[in-house]
Amino acid sequence: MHCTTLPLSALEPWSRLNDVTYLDCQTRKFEDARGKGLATLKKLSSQNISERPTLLIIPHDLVLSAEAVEEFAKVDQHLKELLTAAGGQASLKTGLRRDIMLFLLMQITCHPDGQCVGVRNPWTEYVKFLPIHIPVPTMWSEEESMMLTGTSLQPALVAKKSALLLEFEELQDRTSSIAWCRKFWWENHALTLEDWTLVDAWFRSRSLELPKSGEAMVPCLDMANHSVAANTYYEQFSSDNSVTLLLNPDVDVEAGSELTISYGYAKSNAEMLFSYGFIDESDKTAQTLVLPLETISEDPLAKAKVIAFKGQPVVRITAKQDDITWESKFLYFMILNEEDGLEFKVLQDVDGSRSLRVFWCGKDVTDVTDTFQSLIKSHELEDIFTLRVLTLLDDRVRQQIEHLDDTVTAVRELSSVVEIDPNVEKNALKLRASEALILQKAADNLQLQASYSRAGKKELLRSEVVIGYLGSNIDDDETDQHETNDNKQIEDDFS
Ligand SMILES: C[S@@+](CC[C@H](N)C(=O)[O-])C[C@H]1O[C@@H](n2cnc3c(N)ncnc32)[C@H](O)[C@@H]1O
Repeated sequence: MHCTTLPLSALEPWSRLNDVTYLDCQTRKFEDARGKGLATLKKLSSQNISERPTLLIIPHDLVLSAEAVEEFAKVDQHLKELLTAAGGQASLKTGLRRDIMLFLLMQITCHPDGQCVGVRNPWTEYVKFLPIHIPVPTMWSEEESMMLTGTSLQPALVAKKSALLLEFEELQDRTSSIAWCRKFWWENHALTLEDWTLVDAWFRSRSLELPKSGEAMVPCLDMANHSVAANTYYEQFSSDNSVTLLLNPDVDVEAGSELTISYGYAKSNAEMLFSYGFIDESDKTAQTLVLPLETISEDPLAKAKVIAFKGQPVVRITAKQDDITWESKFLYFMILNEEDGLEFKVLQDVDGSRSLRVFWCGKDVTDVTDTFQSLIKSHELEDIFTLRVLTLLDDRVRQQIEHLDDTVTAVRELSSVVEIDPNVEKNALKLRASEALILQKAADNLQLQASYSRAGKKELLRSEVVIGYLGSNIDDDETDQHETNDNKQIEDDFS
C-alpha cells in the first residue's frame, strides 16, 4: 500500500485544528536515528515551584484506545464490517492490539484512483506524520536479521515474524468476502505483509499505558523520544480524560533541549530493540537478559508441562554491576518428574469438556503451575530439586554463550558481504556485547548460585539428601576433594 506522508510543518495546523495545545515546546526533526522528537522553545524550570509546567495537552477524543475504535465503528460502516469479520476480542490485550491495527490499516487505505475508504477522522491525517520505516527488527531485511544470530532476540523475532504472517493470512481469509476489502486490499495485492508489519510496528513503538484508557496511542505525545534520564512524564486527567505532558519535578531544561519520557525502566536491551528499534547508549543501570527455556527432550511430561504452565517458559537473568540474580518460574516446574510426585490427568468437567489437570503430591495445582518454587519448599527432596534447577540453569547459560560465540565471526563479516544499515549494525552489535557480558558474568560467577537460592550449589553437594539420593557415601571432610568428580556425576545425573 502506498502511504502518503505529510511534512512536519503540517503538524502545527493539524494540532490547532484538533485542539492539541503545545506550551513552550514543539515537534522537531533530529539529525540522527531518533527521527522526530519534542523540544522546548524556551528555558524551563520546575525547581522550587509547586505546580509543574504543562507542556502538551491532548484532548481525550484524539486518544486511540479500544474504546475509541468502538466509538469510531458506530459511525463508520466500513470499520464496523471489518471489526466484525476480523476484529479481536477487545477485552483481551491481543484483541485491543488487533482492533487498533485494523483501524490504522483503514487510515492508510486508498485506491490508486485516489478514492479512500471509511469516514475521515483526525487519525486519517495524523498517520501521514508517522515514519514509514521503523528500526524494529521485524522491519529489518533477512540479512540484517542475521546480525541477531545467537542472541536471545533471534527466536523471539522468528516467532514474531511467523505470527505476523499468520495474522495477515487470517485477515485475508476473513475479509475476502467484504466488497471494499476485496477492491482496496486484495485485488492487485495492494495490501501486503509489509503493511501489516508496519502497523504492528507503529502500535508497538508508539502505544502507551494510560491510567484510564488502558493501552492507547496518543497523537503528538507519541513524538516524545525515550531517555533513561527523562525530563518529562505524562498523565491522564480524571476530569476530562485528556492527556498531558508535564515537566518532571526539580529539573531545569535549556531552550531548544529535547523533552523525553521513559518507555520503561525495567526493559531489557532485547526488549527495547524489539519494541522500539534502539538500545539507549546511556543506560548504565541493571542489564537484563531473558532466555527461552526448552523442556528436556527425554522428559515424557515435556509437552504437558508446556501446555499446563501458566506463564512464559523463560529465565530472566539480571546483572547489576557484579551482582547477578535470576528468576524463572518454569525451571522449577520443568525439573519435576512423575517419581517426585508430579502427575497429569485429563479429567471430564461437569459440562462434558475435558481438561488437563496437574497434581503435585496428590494436590490439584493446575491453577498455580507458576508457583513450584514455593510448592517444593519443605519437600524432603527440596535440595535435589534446587540442585537440578541450578544445573539446568548453568547448562542453559553455557549453551547460550557457545551459541553467541560460534556466530561472532560470521556476524562481524556480514556487513562486508551484504548491505546492512549502520544503525541496525550498531544496535545489533550493542545487543550482542551486552548479552555476552551478562552471560559471562553469570557463568563465571558460580557463587551467584548461592545468592540465587537459599542453598548454594556447593552446600547442596554436601546435603545429606543429595548424597543419599545419589547413593554416595562422601563424608563432609572429603567433599571438597571430591567436588569436581561429584559435580561431574551430578551434572551427568541431572542434565
Ligand atoms: C514514540 S516514537 C517517538 C517519535 C519518533 N522519533 C518519530 O520520529 O516519530 C518511538 C520511536 O522513536 C525512536 N526513538 C525514541 N527514543 C529514541 C532514542 N533514545 N534513541 C534512538 N531512537 C529513539 C525509535 O525509532 C522509536 O521506535
